[in-house]
Amino acid sequence: MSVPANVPILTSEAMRAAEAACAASGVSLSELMDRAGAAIADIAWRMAAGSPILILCGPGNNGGDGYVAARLLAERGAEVRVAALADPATELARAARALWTGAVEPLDRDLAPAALIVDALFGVGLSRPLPYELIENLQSLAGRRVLAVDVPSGVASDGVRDWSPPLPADVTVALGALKPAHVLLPTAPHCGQVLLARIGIDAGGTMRTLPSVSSTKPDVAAHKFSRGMVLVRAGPMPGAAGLASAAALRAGAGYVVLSGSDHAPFSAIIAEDGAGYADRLGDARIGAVIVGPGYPVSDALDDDVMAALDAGKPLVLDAAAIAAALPRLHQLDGAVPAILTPHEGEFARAFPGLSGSKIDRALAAAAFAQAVVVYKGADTIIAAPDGRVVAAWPGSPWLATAGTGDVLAGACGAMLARGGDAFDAAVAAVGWHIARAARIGPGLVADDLVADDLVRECND
Ligand SMILES: NC(=O)C1=CN([C@@H]2O[C@H](COP(=O)(O)OP(=O)(O)OC[C@H]3O[C@@H](n4cnc5c(N)ncnc54)[C@H](O)[C@@H]3O)[C@@H](O)[C@H]2O)[C@@H](O)CC1
Ligand SMILES: [K+]
Repeated sequence: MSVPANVPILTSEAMRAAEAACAASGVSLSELMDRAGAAIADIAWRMAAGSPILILCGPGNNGGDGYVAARLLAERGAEVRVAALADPATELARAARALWTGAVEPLDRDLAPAALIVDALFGVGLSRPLPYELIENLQSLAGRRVLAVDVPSGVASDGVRDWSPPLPADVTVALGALKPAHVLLPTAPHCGQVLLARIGIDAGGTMRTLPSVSSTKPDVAAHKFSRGMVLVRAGPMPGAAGLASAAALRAGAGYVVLSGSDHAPFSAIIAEDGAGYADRLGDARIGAVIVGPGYPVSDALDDDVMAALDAGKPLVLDAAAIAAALPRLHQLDGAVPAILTPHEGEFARAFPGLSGSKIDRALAAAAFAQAVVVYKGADTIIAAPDGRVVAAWPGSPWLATAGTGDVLAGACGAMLARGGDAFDAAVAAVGWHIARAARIGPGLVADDLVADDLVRECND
């Protein structure tokens, strides 16, 4: 399972707008369909490697792409058959169907499979769940390699519904841009390896996949304070704040103070008792404050969060600190740069009653808080109040273990303390976190993410 790095993601509505803009600029929809069909034919040719191909065509333009691909594959000498669910219902699909000179078989329970199935039944136009009979007929084709056109049929491309496709794809060719369903659970695993065929659409937009991680070297004239100073506030479980402080150092902070704990994981971390917290909040060199790791709901947490908000420092708020800060953050209306890092349960508690896809909900939360929201999970979404979104699918499953969220909070603190944009900082931290987890793999515990042998390996 994979998606390309740093490519656009569009909802069906945005996709139709991009398609219309393309038409207005002189590229016809039929030209777009030809390009889509050519891209699919190319990948199908390589996947089939000489074995027979069966293309399943639906009534809309997704089916139209399938007819174009069938014609091009036949012209190249591939052994290709077409089965249709219904007659073409759009002008474009009718035109594409008319140019296919081979037979069209009915898509019923007697349909013979082929080594490669190309699924061109439904794309972004699917408006309701697939009929039961079709699901049954498709399931009888399972077990072959499947190439999905745009999205696996049955999936709601905007990620708002959790409909599963009867034919999960090994490869999905996204047309023009990725769709939310490619990067959100539960549909993303059904898309297999997602490839992007750009087909000439200007997908611009504000939503993208996670960019590749690039490690930035400190400036030649850097000193410990210029690289960013981070203050981590410990609660009753100081191990979590210790992990966050170690992660802040490993992620590039020049100086880390752990307030309220004497459990500093490294000698380079300055551990102080809690009494100095107010003074530290007044220290002009502090570039980011982290509150929340290992700090459950309590009056003390409320006090520490309010003190940090009043100090006006850029903030990373994790776990219970998110709900504690929310009313005040909302009032501050973006005056204090902040990154919130809720997992599913924390998100539901802090932002009840939101609807739509995980992207929609992350955006609504970011707009309410006027803060960057890192809505964690295997399909982490990073959303900014101005509408920018980065989707971090597929992450790393090895991160599903205690303490890794504390490490992410620490990395966010380090990136934020550099002084740049909070959204860019959150994106860099999520990328850093996933890249390190990928290097460790099986057996990962959160401490490994900040261990020095990993650093040596990363520097090799
Ligand atoms: N957006 C673009 O720029 C391009 C889109 N193209 C293709 O066009 C697709 C979208 O085409 P359409 O908008 O025609 O939509 P689809 O081809 O996804 O399907 C729409 C058709 O399916 C019917 N339908 C919807 N749900 C159904 C259900 N559950 N059971 C039975 N019938 C159902 C609708 O009534 C309609 O006839 C994209 O996914 C892509 O494959 C390409 O041709 C190239 C360019
Ligand atoms: K499809």
